[in-house]
Amino acid sequence: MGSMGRALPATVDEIRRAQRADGPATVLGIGTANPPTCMAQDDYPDYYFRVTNSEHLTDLKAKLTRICNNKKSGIRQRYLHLDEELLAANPDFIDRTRSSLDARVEMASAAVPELAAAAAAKAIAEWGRPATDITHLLAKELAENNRGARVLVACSEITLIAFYGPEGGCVDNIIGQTLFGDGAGAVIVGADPVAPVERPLFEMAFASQTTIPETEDAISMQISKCGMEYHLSSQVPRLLGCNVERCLVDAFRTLGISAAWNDLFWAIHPGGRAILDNIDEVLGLEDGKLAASRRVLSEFGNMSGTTVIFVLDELRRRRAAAAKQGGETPEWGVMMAFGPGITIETMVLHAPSNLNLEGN
Ligand SMILES: CC(C)(COP(=O)(O)OP(=O)(O)OC[C@H]1O[C@@H](n2cnc3c(N)ncnc32)[C@H](O)[C@@H]1OP(=O)(O)O)[C@@H](O)C(=O)NCCC(=O)NCCSC(=O)/C=C/c1ccc(O)cc1
Repeated sequence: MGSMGRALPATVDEIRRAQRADGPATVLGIGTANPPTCMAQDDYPDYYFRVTNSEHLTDLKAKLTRICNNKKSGIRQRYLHLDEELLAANPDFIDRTRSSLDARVEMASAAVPELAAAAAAKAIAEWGRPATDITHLLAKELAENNRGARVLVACSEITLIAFYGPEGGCVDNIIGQTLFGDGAGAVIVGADPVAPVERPLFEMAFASQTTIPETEDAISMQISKCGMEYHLSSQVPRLLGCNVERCLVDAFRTLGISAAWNDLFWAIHPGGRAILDNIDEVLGLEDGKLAASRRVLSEFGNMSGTTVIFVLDELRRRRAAAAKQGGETPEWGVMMAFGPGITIETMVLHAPSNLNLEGN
């Protein structure tokens, strides 16, 4: 075998070091977007029963009116792509026995990427580099294991696939109509930020995912020719309340950090007011620790997987405002998201500097 004409690169270890990033995956930009139609929660029961021709279901309407009450639901307003005009053009969406999946998918296939692109454009603008510098679309492992990687993560949720009138539905599905809203969120993630263009917002120190045993049916979604029906067990707030602390203890033990929960900043997925109340209680959190989550729930509702990006955006704005006023802002924090499974995702975050948190 002949010579290759130059010295072989040192060792495999050195090659691997050169391929990988030095620092942790870091959030370098955040962007969010919503469709234009905004629905006040107090107006929703009247709207919902009117557009679905269900005014005769007076008991159910009374129950939903109680649940939608702004203070009880913790939701003031939500954004919805499916407005009255679109519903009038697609009356089959109201009836859970009519075949409407194709029409829903067609509408969503245009609307979901469009909303994701709007959020991504804002995240890219904050990041400060051209969109063509994005190297991957999914994020922590990619950013840390590929030196120079810049990952665009975009989540977009539009509820039109699961909108139904109340007739013939289960109560939990009808309650779901009052919880979920539409929105998109995007973050740019990369390691070893290049100053001064790139500014680290949150470093990701640790990420884990776990499911709560025997809760497969607690949050479920069923696709049929009529659309998608989700089911929410009334036990969800309790199940999460019983399990979040174990995830947090595991995360901080792995990192070797001992943390008092009240010394951290918090970005929790606001799945519903009762979920936040339960978590507040089990962790013994001081008033205001979940303020970013409660604010996002109030102004946007539950936007499924997207919501936590809105919470992160809200949190960094609050931290910047507090820092400007000379207030103390915790250096370490936690982001937690929940979904079908029941899945609990836990991420320990480190905020390198308060100066970077203001956003566009
Ligand atoms: C705001 C709620 C809905 C209502 O609170 P409340 O007004 O204080 O009142 P109650 O809790 O007493 O409930 C009022 C009524 O509704 C009933 N109810 C109350 N939840 C129920 C119920 N799930 N069933 C069936 N009856 C019920 C409850 O029994 C009661 O009935 P009634 O006594 O006849 O008036 C509250 O219960 C709450 O926050 N629940 C949690 C909602 C929940 O499960 N959220 C998680 C959704 S899943 C998620 O966030 C993530 C999704 C995701 C998806 C995809 C991804 O990729 C990623 C993520």
